[in-house]
Amino acid sequence: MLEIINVSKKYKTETALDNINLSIDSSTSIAVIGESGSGKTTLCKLILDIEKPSEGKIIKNIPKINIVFQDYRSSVNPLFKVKQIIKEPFWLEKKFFNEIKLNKFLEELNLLPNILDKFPHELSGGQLQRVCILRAILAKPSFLILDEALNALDIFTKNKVITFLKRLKKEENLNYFLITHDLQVASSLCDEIKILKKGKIIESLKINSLKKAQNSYTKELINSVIFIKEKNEK
Ligand SMILES: Nc1ncnc2c1ncn2[C@@H]1O[C@H](COP(=O)(O)OP(=O)(O)OP(=O)(O)O)[C@@H](O)[C@H]1O
Repeated sequence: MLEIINVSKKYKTETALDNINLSIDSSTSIAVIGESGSGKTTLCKLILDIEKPSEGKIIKNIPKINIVFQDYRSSVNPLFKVKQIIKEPFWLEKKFFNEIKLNKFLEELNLLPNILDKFPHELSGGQLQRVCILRAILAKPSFLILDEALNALDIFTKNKVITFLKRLKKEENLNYFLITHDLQVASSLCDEIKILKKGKIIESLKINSLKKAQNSYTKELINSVIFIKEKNEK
């Protein structure tokens, strides 16, 4: 479904991605984890054709791909109310808008219907982030890129959103390409994780074998999540 073959990306003198190879089939969700500046957003931009690789190629066979950007404030029109933001893609494509589905999704995302009449500046960061997720999902993508798309959410809301996304994965075969610093979110939604460091994939792991990590950076990440989980379970 998605093949990234020997892909490198240079911005002038800086190498953001260095010989990346990735293959994702239509039934797999993957997470790319890495510290700030490791090249995660660049990888999303290449997948979406916003940027071109300096070397290598990307083969995509995905009917519909959508993205929720980490910079959610600048991805909405500030002059539109939330209901206009959500419905605009349907007007543009002259498609039927399913109000029943909208109300169900609002509830699952822990959003009150009265937000539909608000402007983006009247919403909290976490509310607007969920509006962006809602808008992306209503478009019925088969593959959704979430670039740090849960980072403005508190733990309770984050868990609700994860439950919602898991339901869509199971019931509507929606697969995710998750960009995150948060291994806990990655392990809840994805089948595999790739650890990116300084533009290179330094380790790939199946989600049920995280403890087999070899790389010291990966081990540190995993141990910190296991520690948080154990603390929460007490
Ligand atoms: N348009 C650009 N022009 C020049 N350099 C860029 C550009 N975009 C990204 N870079 C550089 O490429 C490297 C990777 O950036 P990228 O945004 O992909 O990292 P990231 O892993 O998404 O970081 P973060 O987690 O902080 O969002 C960084 O060193 C960054 O400075």
